[in-house]
Amino acid sequence: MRDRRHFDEDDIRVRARGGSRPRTRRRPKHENARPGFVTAVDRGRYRCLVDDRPVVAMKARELGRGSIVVGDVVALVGDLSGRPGTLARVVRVEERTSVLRRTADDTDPVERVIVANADQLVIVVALADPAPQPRFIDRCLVAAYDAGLVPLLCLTKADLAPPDPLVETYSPLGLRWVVTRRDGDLSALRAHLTGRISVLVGPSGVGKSTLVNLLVPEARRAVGQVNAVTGRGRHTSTSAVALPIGAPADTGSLERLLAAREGGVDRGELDHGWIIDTPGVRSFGLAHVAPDDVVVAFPDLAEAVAECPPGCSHLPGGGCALDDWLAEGRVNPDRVASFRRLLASREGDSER
Ligand SMILES: Nc1nc2c(ncn2[C@@H]2O[C@H](COP(=O)(O)OP(=O)(O)OP(=O)(O)O)[C@@H](O)[C@H]2O)c(=O)[nH]1
Ligand SMILES: [Zn+2]
Repeated sequence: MRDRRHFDEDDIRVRARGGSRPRTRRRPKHENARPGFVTAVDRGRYRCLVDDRPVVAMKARELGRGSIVVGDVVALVGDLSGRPGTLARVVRVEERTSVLRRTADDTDPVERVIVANADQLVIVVALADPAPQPRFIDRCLVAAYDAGLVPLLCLTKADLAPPDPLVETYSPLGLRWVVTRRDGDLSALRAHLTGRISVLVGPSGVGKSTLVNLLVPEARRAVGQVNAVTGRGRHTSTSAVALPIGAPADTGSLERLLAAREGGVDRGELDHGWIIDTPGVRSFGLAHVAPDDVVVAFPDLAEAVAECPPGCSHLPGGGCALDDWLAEGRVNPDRVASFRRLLASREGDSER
C-alpha cells in the first residue's frame, strides 16, 4: 500500500519532459493516488484513513456504480489534508480479500455487500436479557463461513447467567468463544481482536454498544466527527463504522495487518486491530448461500449428511439421512432443527 510503489509509463513521460509539470486537462493522475482505508460511509461520503488522518471523500465519477463499503482499501486523489470542508476523490477500490454480504431477507436475491476485507465475525450474544438464540448463532456461522471469516462467539452479560450451556453446544464444533461483562476484564476479547479486522454483529440489546464503548472509549467522538462533516446525526445512520483498537491506526499499520493474512507478518507482532460495528445489521439473509455451504456451519451433522442421497434437500422426508440418525438418537435434535430451519428459510418459508 505504500504509494508510488511503481511508476507507470505515463508518470515517466511527464518527468522526461523536464521542467514544470504540464498543465493537463486529463483525468486525475492516479499514479499519484494515495492509499486509504474506508472507515465510514454516509450517503455518498466516504470517511477514509489516509496515513494517520481522517479524510472525507466522494466517489470519482469514473468509478460508476461500483460500491465502496467500510473496510475497503481505496486509492485517493485531490485534497488529502483532511481539513474541514475538503473533499478528496476515490479513484480506485483495491481487490477485496473478503466480502460480507447480506440479502434484505432470505428470499430477496439482491446481494448487498456490507463490509470488505474483514477476517473475523464476532457474534455477540447475551447470556440473558435477551435470552440467547442458538438459531441466530447458527445463521451467523453460515454467513461467516460463506464469507471466509473466522467466527468468534462473544457471550455478554456474564453477570446475569453462566455460559455453560452455550459453550457445551458450540465449543465441540471448534468455535472460539469469550465471555464478557461490562464491569469485567476484556483482555481475552482484546486478544482475539488484535491483528484482525473484526465485524461485530448481534441482536438488539445484547450489549454491543456497551462493548464498543469499553473497547474504544473515544468511539462516540470519532463517530461525531463523521457527522460534523455530513451534518447528520448518529441516530439516522445505520451503516457500518470501523474503529481502531490497540495502538493508534495509520495506513502503515493496516498494511502490516493485511500482510499478516498472507503470512508476511507474524500476527503476534501486531498491536492493533479494527472492529467494525454494524448498527443496522441484525442478522444475515442467506438466499445466496448454497445448501452445501450451510452444512459447513454444522460439522456435528456432517457425518450423517454424508449418507444422504445426491441432491438431498436435508428437509424431513425425502430420504434424508438425518431422519435415520435422529430416530437412532445419533444426532442432537436441536441442532438438526436449527439446520433445517435455516435451509427452509432459504427456500422462502419464514423462519420466525
Ligand atoms: N447486566 C448487564 N447488562 C448489560 C451488560 N452490558 C450491557 N448491558 C445493558 O444492556 C442494555 C443494552 O445494551 P446496549 O449496549 O445498548 O446493547 P446493544 O446491543 O448495543 O443494543 P442495540 O443498540 O439495540 O443494538 C443496556 O441497558 C446496558 O446497560 C452487562 O455486561 N451486564
Ligand atoms: Zn439430507
